[in-house]
Amino acid sequence: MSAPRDDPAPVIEVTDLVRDFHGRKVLNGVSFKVMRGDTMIIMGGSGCGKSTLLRHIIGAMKPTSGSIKLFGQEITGLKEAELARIRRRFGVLFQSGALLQSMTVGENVALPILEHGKLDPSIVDLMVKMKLEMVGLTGFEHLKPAEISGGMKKRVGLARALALDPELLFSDEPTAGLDPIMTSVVDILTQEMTRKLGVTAVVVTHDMTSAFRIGTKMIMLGTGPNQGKIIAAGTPEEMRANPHGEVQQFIKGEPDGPVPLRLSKGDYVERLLGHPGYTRTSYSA
Ligand SMILES: Nc1ncnc2c1ncn2[C@@H]1O[C@H](COP(=O)(O)OP(=O)(O)OP(=O)(O)O)[C@@H](O)[C@H]1O
Repeated sequence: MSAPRDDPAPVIEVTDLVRDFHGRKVLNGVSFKVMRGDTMIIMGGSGCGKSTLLRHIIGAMKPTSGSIKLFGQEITGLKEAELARIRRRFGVLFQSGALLQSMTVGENVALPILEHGKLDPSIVDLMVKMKLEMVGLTGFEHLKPAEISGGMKKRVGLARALALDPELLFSDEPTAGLDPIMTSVVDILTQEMTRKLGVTAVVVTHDMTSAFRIGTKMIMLGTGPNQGKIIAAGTPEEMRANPHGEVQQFIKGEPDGPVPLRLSKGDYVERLLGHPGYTRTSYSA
């Protein structure tokens, strides 16, 4: 049985998470909690480690060290079958919507329902119709992904992520590539999940309009010398008031600031040749 809504235990608890790729710490001591009903925004510049963090939390990657608890259970050492049990409690919306092109919209949404167990086809059909209705796509079940727009694909991805009524929703750049109106539609759908159904959401986004519209809590990962560290955390109001230069530059979308527009020649040469993971590659035709 799931915990009551006012349960003060965090839904997600990440402690001292470190992930090293070839001697480079992409995540370096990340700690934060997400409480039930919150929409946690993960933001930060390109390559700062947002998607890597998300992949660790959903159990798709193993950390170098540190702890990740979902619903109070440590997931870092779990076997695939045990992870699968926890995965049933959350939905994931990937960047591209990640729909299977050979299947219809309806078949894509039905996929997690069919994987979950044996149900009467009429129940599956009803569940698919309900999820498509939730995202405003009633009647589109017979079309293929290639026949619908980018915004519609995202909404189908959302319907699929919500197919099993998850307690927790992870979205990686759910509004990337969408126009402002379609962005609002996806944002409103996410808000409906959290506010009306009490779903907890974790959203990776670059889109500050969207982040401040739906976020109840935020964390920002740093770049350069702050790579892999949380440089700011708090409510949207606290983030707006945060004096950290990188935070302000990011929120305001300024082209230059603590994160330089162009590297100096020295930095450039060092990045090109002096990176600890640098190895010469020989290319041939
Ligand atoms: N499997 C991997 N092996 C080696 N390096 C990786 C791997 N996955 C990610 N990285 C590196 O980790 C860093 C962070 O990547 P990540 O995709 O998490 O960034 P991001 O913040 O999501 O970027 P963006 O906003 O551009 O999508 C990058 O430098 C990337 O090259």
